[in-house]
Amino acid sequence: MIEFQSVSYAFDDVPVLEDVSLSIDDGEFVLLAGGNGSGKTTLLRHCNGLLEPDSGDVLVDGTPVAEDLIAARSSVGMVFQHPRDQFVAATVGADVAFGPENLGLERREIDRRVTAALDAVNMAGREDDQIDALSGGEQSRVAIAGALAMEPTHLVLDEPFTGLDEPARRSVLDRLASLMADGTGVLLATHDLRDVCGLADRIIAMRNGRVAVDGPLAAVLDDLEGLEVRVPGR
Ligand SMILES: Nc1ncnc2c1ncn2[C@@H]1O[C@H](COP(=O)(O)OP(=O)(O)OP(=O)(O)O)[C@@H](O)[C@H]1O
Repeated sequence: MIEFQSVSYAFDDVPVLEDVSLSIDDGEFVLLAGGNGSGKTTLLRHCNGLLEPDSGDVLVDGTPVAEDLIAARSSVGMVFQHPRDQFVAATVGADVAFGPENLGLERREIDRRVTAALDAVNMAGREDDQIDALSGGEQSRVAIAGALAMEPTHLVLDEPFTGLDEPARRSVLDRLASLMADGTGVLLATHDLRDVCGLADRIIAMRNGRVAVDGPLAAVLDDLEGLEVRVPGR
């Protein structure tokens, strides 16, 4: 479970998260919605300790993230908005292997995880491809594979559809649906709910660094009015 308990955070004294409390169960698919600058990325970066709260606590599986960063990062896989920001190697296989290698796993286990992760994103057998030579959609899928290779309990994705064309969006959506079916929780930030809301159990919407809405889509659709969130039919 990921839990935010009264979390506040400021960049240079400008409040960006204010008194955020929420919890996300294992296996839940939660959309994090909100307009530009509402605090979505900042919130996500607290889930695995890339940022630490000024006040309040973020807990993963009951332990404050700052107390056990390795456990938090094993449990919460992060996919950034621009996949290029997270690649650390030149080839697909080396990049996806990086996380498991840092866990100190044996080579055979690393290879098993890389194969399974690439398979899960429809990139099986592409280990030797140069990342720079891949399309944007393929790079997004490799970034997801990199997170999956850590076998996380939760996958956190920041606007994973940015810059993707329709087939690539579809492909990523299909992958997310099958991950969810396998029991991986997903927390996905977006300001466009139209394609993804059918997958989600719940929507949390942010406004000015605060949680403005939290509930199942059908129950909160009207409350999303005025939050710069694109919803089905609008
Ligand atoms: N490194 C930073 N330094 C200073 N201010 C920042 C920094 N990162 C974000 N901010 C500010 O924090 C606020 C929230 O930004 P954040 O990226 O969390 O919003 P967001 O909801 O993810 O927006 P978007 O949909 O545009 O990605 C914005 O006002 C932004 O300018």
